[in-house]
Amino acid sequence: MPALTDYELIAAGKVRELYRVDDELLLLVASDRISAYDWVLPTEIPDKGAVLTAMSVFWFEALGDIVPNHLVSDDDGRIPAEVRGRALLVRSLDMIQFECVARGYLTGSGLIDYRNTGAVCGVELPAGLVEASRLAEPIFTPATKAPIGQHDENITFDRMAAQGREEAEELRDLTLAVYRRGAEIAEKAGVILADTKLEFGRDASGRIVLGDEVLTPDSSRYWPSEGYEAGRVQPSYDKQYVRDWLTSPESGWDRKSDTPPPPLPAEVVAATRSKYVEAYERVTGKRF
Ligand SMILES: N#Cc1c(N)ncnc1-c1cnn(CCN2CCOCC2)c1
Repeated sequence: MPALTDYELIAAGKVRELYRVDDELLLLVASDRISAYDWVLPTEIPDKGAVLTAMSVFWFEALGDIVPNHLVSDDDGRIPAEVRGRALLVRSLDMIQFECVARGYLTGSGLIDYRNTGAVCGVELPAGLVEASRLAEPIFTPATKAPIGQHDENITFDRMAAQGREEAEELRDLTLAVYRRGAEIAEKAGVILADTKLEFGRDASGRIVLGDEVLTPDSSRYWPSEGYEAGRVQPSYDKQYVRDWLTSPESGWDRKSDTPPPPLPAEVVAATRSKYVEAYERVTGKRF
């Protein structure tokens, strides 16, 4: 059984790492780290990496008729014991350097763009929309990837198409199809999938393949359907306990300061772990 140190680290995000296994295979590792307010918190959430990995595995399978994916195995001798359960053996792709985002609701950077221009990524929207408004139709809102710690830059479809219209159209169609399927399955589970960010690459035969993680609470906004109401910031399905505690007087933290957030209390950690497990069990219908 190999150790993680046998593999070369080739990319690292706030909460995940990517290692090279051989010429064709990579190892995508999800940590138990959690980020909030653009900070990686000093306290881990036990099993977060495993739950989000299991969610990606579920969605790759549930989306198999829509788009091929890079997953090779979640249970293979080349996955080191120390990350077993929170790591995926994946095929190495030639990644397409765009963040492919689909939005069914208006929030985050989309809402900011809308308030400034009446559009998101050049997609004109009707007047009068507010925080968390449901859009009549989901929209494709691509972005260019930003370095860690910076926000991706929303771009128009035409700007993306300047690098190849056919490819941009295929990425748009795939992204919207994945979002619609995800939103449909999540809705049956009493969960709103507000938006999601996908990454695609090309395999050795030139086929467009879904990479990265898919439809996880880290790459998507999940809201409880119960209590949904446009006009206010919706509670995050998985991170609301963390956000509420960090912004409460109890934490002693000032979000506007440049100081790192404090460690989380055990009860916030436990409640947050439960929300990740609950999201997985409701959406997949499987026990974690
Ligand atoms: N997935 C995938 C993948 C692949 N299958 N083949 C080649 N490259 C990549 C790749 C390289 N970087 N990223 C961005 C997402 N990373 C995730 C880990 O953490 C760092 C960010 C994806």
